[in-house]
Amino acid sequence: MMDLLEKLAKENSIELSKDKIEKFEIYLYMLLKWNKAYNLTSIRKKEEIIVKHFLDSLTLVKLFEAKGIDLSGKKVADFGTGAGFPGVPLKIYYQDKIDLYLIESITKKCIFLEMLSKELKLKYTVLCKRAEDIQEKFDIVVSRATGKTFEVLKIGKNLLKEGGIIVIMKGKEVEEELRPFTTSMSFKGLPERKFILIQKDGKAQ
Ligand SMILES: C[S@@+](CC[C@H](N)C(=O)[O-])C[C@H]1O[C@@H](n2cnc3c(N)ncnc32)[C@H](O)[C@@H]1O
Repeated sequence: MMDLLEKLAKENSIELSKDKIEKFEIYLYMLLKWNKAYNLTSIRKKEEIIVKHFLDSLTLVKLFEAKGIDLSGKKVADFGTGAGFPGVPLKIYYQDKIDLYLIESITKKCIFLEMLSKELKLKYTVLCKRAEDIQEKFDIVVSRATGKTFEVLKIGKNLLKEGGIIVIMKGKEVEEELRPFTTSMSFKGLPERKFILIQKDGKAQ
């Protein structure tokens, strides 16, 4: 089964050593073992976990490369990590290079993340509280499937150090989310211009 991850990673030019593949195998086993009891993820099939959780989380590695973002020694937080996505795959990939914090408010998920850390022999900090209640600041905040972009942005920005970066992983739905805030206008001699209008309280204008 881990051949699939190795193959897909390679096709996307993401190098995964034998040790990293072994850690992903342990992660898969842990998810399958504890999913029912801890209600971790609605994705239950092995293949889907590999593609939609592992590979999708690793896409951040390519983003950081493309944007020239060096994670060495950085404090990285995953806000609303759930069963550890995308934070734990990043830790498996970067290992000691990053100082990872997993932010999750549901206790059961936090217990799973602590157990997982021991099984993977990887050190990260689980902050089992709401992100809004965290005072600590980070260089990089990542988040996937945690809520509406503006909400995540509002909460996530407060977690950043001066000069920090927040990365929100989104699919096509981002256009849908922006639609109520968008006004399109046509101008002679220009392509269609879209304006995004947002009131201070986050409402559309
Ligand atoms: C839909 S799950 C996504 C989990 C994971 N990021 C993923 O992509 O599989 C969203 C998770 O974010 C957590 N969450 C949402 N808002 C949060 C907040 N303000 N602070 C901490 N955790 C939050 C929820 O408890 C839930 O586990």
